[in-house]
Amino acid sequence: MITTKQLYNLYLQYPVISTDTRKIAPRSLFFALKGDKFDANTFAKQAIEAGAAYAVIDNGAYQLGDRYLLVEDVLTTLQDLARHHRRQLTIPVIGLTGTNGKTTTKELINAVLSQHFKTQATQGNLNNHIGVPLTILTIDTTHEAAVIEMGANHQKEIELLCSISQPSHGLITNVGKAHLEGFGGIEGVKKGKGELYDYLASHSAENKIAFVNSDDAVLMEMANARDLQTVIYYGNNKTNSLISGIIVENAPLLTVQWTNNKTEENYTVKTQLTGAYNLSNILVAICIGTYLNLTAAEINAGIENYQPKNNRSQIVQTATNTLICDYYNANPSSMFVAIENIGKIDAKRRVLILGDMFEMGQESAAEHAAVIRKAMDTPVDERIFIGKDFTAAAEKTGDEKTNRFYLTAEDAIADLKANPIKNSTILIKGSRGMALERLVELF
Ligand SMILES: CC(=O)N[C@H]1[C@@H](OP(=O)(O)OP(=O)(O)OC[C@H]2O[C@@H](n3ccc(=O)[nH]c3=O)[C@H](O)[C@@H]2O)O[C@H](CO)[C@@H](O)[C@@H]1O[C@H](C)C(=O)N[C@@H](C)C(=O)N[C@H](CCC(=O)N[C@@H](CCC[C@@H](N)C(=O)O)C(=O)O)C(=O)O
Ligand SMILES: Nc1ncnc2c1ncn2[C@@H]1O[C@H](COP(=O)(O)OP(=O)(O)OP(=O)(O)O)[C@@H](O)[C@H]1O
Ligand SMILES: C[C@@H](N)C(=O)N[C@H](C)C(=O)O
Repeated sequence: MITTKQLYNLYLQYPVISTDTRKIAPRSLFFALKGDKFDANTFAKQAIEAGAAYAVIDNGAYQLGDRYLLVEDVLTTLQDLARHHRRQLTIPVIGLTGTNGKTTTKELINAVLSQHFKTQATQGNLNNHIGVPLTILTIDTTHEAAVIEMGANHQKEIELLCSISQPSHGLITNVGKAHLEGFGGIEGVKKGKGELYDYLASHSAENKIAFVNSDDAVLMEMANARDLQTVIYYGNNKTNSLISGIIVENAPLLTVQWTNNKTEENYTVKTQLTGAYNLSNILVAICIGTYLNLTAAEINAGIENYQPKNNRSQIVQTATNTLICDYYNANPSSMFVAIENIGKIDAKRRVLILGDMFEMGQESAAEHAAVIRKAMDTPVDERIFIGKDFTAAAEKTGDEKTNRFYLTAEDAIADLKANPIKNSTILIKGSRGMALERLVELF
């Protein structure tokens, strides 16, 4: 069987990885992964015929010559190769995880660092045991910095991803209520996300840097509980933080005023982001840029140019309404801050359209009821809830009398077609599986 070092020598000659015969890059290394439907060992011959230089397989029955490299396990080999490649790199590698805002924060850091460094960053949401190694293997000798997003829905995943990405700098965006099923409750999320701080603490001899939000009591407690060598703070607190900042306008795009507390200089940046919760995402990107010696002009240019994508708090202006399209995902933590945000937005008429939250496990009923209560306490003109979990929760609390509940999106669409909403700012948020994008054409 081929060793990681031997495979690495081939990777240096053929530094592109393919995993799908429908998209084979010429002269790439094809890794035959297994999915729900296929075992890609069966596609190895096809990969070679389509132009791959070598195929990495773990079933000897498909080894048809010396361009078929047999390993024990293809996925582990991909991870080992990425881990080995990372060890050769001496550039700053910013690793981040957290419950909410990972992709937005990763994009903001990338936007800032790209003003000064040739930066490589995770594409989209490719943040798991396959996506992280694939990202690491796209870093080449021309790159000067990398930003690696790490996602998890159970314990020990971040530990594994850190062992591959070996971040020199790390941050946790926040710890909240998401993927409760796999993590086993909020304490489980804390432990699971804390694996990033554990990694930084256990490699302190290499002077790993942690960036911590000093406004976030949970993160502060988690950071203080570990032996982190270098901690750089950001947040409202001017005394301890390298960067502090406040929102000066939320209408609905954010304008932020920030201070470099080392030089005591103030700056203002107009962003294309909405949602007060994005302040900490913006501040950490500014903080990392400042720590890595970018100028304030470079930092502001990076932040100003970043436009959110893929229905992560995107503003869409229609003929009669302003939509906050936030239906990429949802969980109790991000629901609460999104509801709070629309409650504070300067608008004539405000509407909430909320879809069920997935992967909540046994806390699902209580969490859906809590979101209904939060919505009730927020000054909006109309509240619409969609999904069986919200409907079931409302039946218990009796709220279905004062608000509109629909079991399915189809039911909601039919009613909204008959009774269109006009002249409103509308927050649309729900879990990915609710696919609330189906509603947009109604407004
Ligand atoms: C293995 C693989 O690539 N899977 C992708 C595949 O899934 P499927 O099960 O359908 O695979 P198949 O059985 O069809 O195929 C197996 C392999 O065969 C190849 N092949 C197939 C046909 C053919 O003709 N030729 C072939 O070569 C094929 O390419 C496969 O390699 O297809 C799905 C649909 O496109 C993909 O979604 C699936 O990708 C998997 C899920 C994956 O992990 N991809 C990573 C690159 C990745 O990073 N994906 C992210 C997911 C991030 C995420 O959800 N993050 C969570 C937290 C992390 C949770 C973690 N525990 C987890 O479970 O992921 C978060 O909240 O942020 C993404 O896609 O966004
Ligand atoms: N700092 C934050 N605090 C709370 N909620 C946030 C924060 N940042 C973003 N969100 C919410 O999370 C949604 C998804 O943002 P983003 O994709 O950046 O998060 P993510 O952590 O990458 O999500 P996922 O784990 O599903 O990939 C946003 O549209 C917004 O509703
Ligand atoms: C989209 C995926 N990363 C995620 O966040 N899933 C939760 C359950 C959601 O869709 O809200």
